[in-house]
Amino acid sequence: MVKAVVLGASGGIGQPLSLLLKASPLVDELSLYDVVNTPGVTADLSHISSIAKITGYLPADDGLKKALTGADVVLIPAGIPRKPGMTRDDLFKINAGIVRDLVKGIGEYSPEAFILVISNPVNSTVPIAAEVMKQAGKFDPKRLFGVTTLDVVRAETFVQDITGEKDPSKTVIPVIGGHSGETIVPLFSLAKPAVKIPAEKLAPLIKRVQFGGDEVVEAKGGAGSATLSMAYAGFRFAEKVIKAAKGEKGIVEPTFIYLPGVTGGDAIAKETGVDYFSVPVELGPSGAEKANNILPQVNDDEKNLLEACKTGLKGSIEKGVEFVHNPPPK
Ligand SMILES: NC(=O)C1=CN([C@@H]2O[C@H](COP(=O)(O)OP(=O)(O)OC[C@H]3O[C@@H](n4cnc5c(N)ncnc54)[C@H](O)[C@@H]3O)[C@@H](O)[C@H]2O)C=CC1
Ligand SMILES: O=C([O-])CC(=O)C(=O)O
Repeated sequence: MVKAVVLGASGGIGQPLSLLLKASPLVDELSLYDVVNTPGVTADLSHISSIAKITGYLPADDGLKKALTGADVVLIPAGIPRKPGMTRDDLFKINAGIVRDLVKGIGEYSPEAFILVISNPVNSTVPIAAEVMKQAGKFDPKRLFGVTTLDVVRAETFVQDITGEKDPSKTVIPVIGGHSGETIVPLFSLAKPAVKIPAEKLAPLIKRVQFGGDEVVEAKGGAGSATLSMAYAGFRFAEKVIKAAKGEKGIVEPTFIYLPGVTGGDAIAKETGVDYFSVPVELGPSGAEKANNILPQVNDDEKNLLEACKTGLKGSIEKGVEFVHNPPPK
């Protein structure tokens, strides 16, 4: 039996993500939680003839507790999205508190669930989630994931213009680092199968993956950021976590984790100088079972990208940790 929960289920990501989870044969029970509109979204999805039993809650009457109780996987797309001209860090002011409070609920009502953080800025919201779980005495680093799958999906998609490969998802490209601008480091030199990218096309391709989010924010012109592609990516990652939990072997996916708590992570933390980083992670029944250190395989150009990444990540991680221990006055 798998119970999945979406916190922020009525939003631009939350609705299509809930649709994909409702339609998935991997999910037996689905609970939706949001501060608005969950009754409508739940009623709508409940007419779909799939196996998942669906319930929906608002904050009143212990809604968060009811949604989370018995959860195996909790996805968090709650929080505000960007508008043109904003950085992901501009969302911190509002989203940091939202993520903190929701994760407090997880610590209380479903401490053993896998936690998949989508809310931005991911580079800070994942450290916030970790610190909150630590304070609750329930932190299991193997069960906390920052969802960076959209960067992987974009890398697969954008490289297709060059490879001409019919099915873009067949080219595996590790994307490591964080989830914001220059902290996103796609490693095209490690693509499998190998891809040949003409020198003049490589830099624009890397930039496009790093700033793919901006492309959608600009195109939506004030109506938010990526929602449908994010729902696809969030579902794809959740599916892998669930399949691995059920015992499927050989599942490896990049995700933003707390390195010192995951086998193999210490060496990466030492090399990068940061405790949180996205690397390809071997998933298993207990979650993140092994962090694969692919840093020794990167080429010199990619090493330069990694330097910019580390600098950017450091401050965002510290900001998240600091927020939990010294919250700003209300
Ligand atoms: N990790 C990633 O790759 C990506 C992350 N995002 C991020 O995901 C977040 C959500 O984006 P959208 O769905 O487009 O935003 P949205 O505004 O459409 O939806 C957010 C939902 O969260 C709900 N919400 C707000 N406070 C809440 C609380 N305390 N408890 C429960 N629900 C609450 C809102 O009512 C709303 O329904 C943003 O922070 C965005 O930046 C977006 C795209 C990609
Ligand atoms: O760009 C944004 O604000 C949303 C996001 O994280 C993405 O699309 O990668």
